[in-house]
Amino acid sequence: MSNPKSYADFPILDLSQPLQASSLSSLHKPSKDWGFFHIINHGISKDLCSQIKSLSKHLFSLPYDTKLRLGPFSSLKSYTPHFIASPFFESLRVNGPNFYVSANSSTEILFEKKDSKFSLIIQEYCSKMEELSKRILKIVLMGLGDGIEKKFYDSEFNKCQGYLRINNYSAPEITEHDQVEGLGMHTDMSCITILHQDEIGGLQVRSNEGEWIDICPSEGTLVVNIGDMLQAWSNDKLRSSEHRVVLKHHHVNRFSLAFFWCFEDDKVVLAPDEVVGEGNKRKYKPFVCLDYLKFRENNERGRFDKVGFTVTDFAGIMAQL
Ligand SMILES: O=C(O)CCC(=O)C(=O)O
Ligand SMILES: [Fe+2]
Repeated sequence: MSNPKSYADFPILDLSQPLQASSLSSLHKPSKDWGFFHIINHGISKDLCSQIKSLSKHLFSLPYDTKLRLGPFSSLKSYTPHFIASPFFESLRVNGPNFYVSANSSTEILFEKKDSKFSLIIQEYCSKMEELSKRILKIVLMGLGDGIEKKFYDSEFNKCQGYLRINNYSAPEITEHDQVEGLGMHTDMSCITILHQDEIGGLQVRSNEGEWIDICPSEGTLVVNIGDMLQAWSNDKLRSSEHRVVLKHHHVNRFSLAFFWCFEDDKVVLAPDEVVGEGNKRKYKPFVCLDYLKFRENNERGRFDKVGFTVTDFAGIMAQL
């Protein structure tokens, strides 16, 4: 795993196969070095994704003023308009645990009438995502060895909660061989994220050396990445990698679904002693999840002068010395 150049070099976890020690160990190193891997045979049909895509397209094609009824200054705050993350990016957020209710409150405001088709399909996708997140999180924890999953999954991760971000990237006006940033470099704040990207591609992960590596789309494959909360909880045994989206195709829209599986807001994140390991230094001060989410939100809007944006800047012990 020293120098992957494309999707093919990232490991693929086949969820239809029984778990074997070898698959756990082949997953652990990339989770530590890259924080990214792929899953196949995950039970999410192509048809389900295409239905969400076409219903979402309809929603994103509404007039700007209509979408802004859900915007950052509305009570719902579920819509992120263009020019917040990038000129090309807009998104709709659906919150768990009742995804149907959350999606419905957005669509009712947008369409001024009940249309449960969108909400039902979102509910179906997100319930499957919740189950997948739990399963994958357990596998990632098993990869840490020492019975960590058995010791800590139930007590530490049983109140995790999810939300879905439906991302729409508008077609850039660029010339051939040119590219623009659709979504700037960031880390996810989740424990894990499960991502469906459409066939356009453009997702990239940053290597330790600062090189951008393409994560190419492949039909039937979902991308899983480790987020900041799990990086801190695992005392850096798992890595939350910086990633971004670049748009390389003239006149082509891009679409993705990112499902974030996170600790509950009032959770105090503290790596257990067994996870830190004897003789190892603790890398993070304990912190409350919601405080980190607020720190990120404020930074992303550029309100603070701080240069750091990650959990290491927020709670890292070395960073504070
Ligand atoms: O659109 C993508 O492929 C990635 C989206 C992403 O990184 C995010 O929503 O955090
Ligand atoms: Fe992300």
